[in-house]
Amino acid sequence: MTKCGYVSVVGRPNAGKSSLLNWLVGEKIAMVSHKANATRKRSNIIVMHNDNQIVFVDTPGLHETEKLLNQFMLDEALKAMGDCDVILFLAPVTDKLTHYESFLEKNKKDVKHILLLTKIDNVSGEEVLQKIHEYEKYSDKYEAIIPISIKKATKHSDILDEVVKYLPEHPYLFDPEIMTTEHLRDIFKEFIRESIFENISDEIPYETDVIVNKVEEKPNVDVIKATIIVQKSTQKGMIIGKGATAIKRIGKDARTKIEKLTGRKCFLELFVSIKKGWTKDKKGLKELGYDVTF
Ligand SMILES: Nc1nc2c(ncn2[C@@H]2O[C@H](COP(=O)(O)OP(=O)(O)OP(=O)(O)O)[C@@H](O)[C@H]2O)c(=O)[nH]1
Repeated sequence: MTKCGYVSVVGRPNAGKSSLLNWLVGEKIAMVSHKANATRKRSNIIVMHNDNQIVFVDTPGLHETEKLLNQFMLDEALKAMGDCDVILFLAPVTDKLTHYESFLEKNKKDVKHILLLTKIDNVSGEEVLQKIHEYEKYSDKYEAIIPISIKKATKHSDILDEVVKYLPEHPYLFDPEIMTTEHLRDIFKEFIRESIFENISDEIPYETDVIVNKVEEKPNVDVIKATIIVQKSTQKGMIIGKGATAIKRIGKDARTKIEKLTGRKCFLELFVSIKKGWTKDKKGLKELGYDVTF
């Protein structure tokens, strides 16, 4: 009998959640950024492993917050934690245990979890052992602790074999050929957002969103039109840049990512529009597809 179930991937902003999922699925689907808090919504990434189907749910980082958009992100992560068969909690190996302790408090339903110590390529083997030792005081809480690095040495099966143990016997929930339940349009949106994070500094990317207005598949090219939403006119100026250099760079980077995923040529046209204070009010958030329920 095959096993199939949901696995929530949680951890503080920048813990390496999206990178792990892209690496496991072998394709770049989730958004990765060196800046924290880039992932805003839950998304499903499907990995087949020895005839079993694992549905990973990428979540926004767990963090404390005041801003409404950030509260929405936290709410998304908590919902995913409550709704799954097992949780993968990612803790960068250099982190103190405080993030893990606050996760234990948030895991109200006591869903089983596996602790992944991430980015171990940044430290020595001795430091990894030392950290494992520190976590041992919580060994009755986690099912397993696995040190990983997506940059070297770790094998997919090191993680997937362990995850499958905690899934129920269940027929596949999704077509085994698909890698994600996300629509291509949403993936394009995330690629454009990621390119904004890569090219524009400071707080601006956090106050920016993207609407994909149109995707037209022509015989030799995909024509995509998208609008970058900002909160104020100074931000619009920054996104466009002197002589439109910034927006050209954003467009070029996003196009490269899209073409790599689809294997087709892409013509990407970007516009910029101002929506005052959209991260701060429910109406603004809802209009952009963040379904605030609190
Ligand atoms: N050295 C090293 N860096 C890593 C590893 N995994 C991820 N990173 C880096 O860590 C940074 C954050 O990665 P993300 O995957 O965006 O982290 P996230 O947890 O999804 O972040 P949020 O979207 O903020 O919640 C990126 O710069 C990655 O390249 C790893 O195994 N080793």
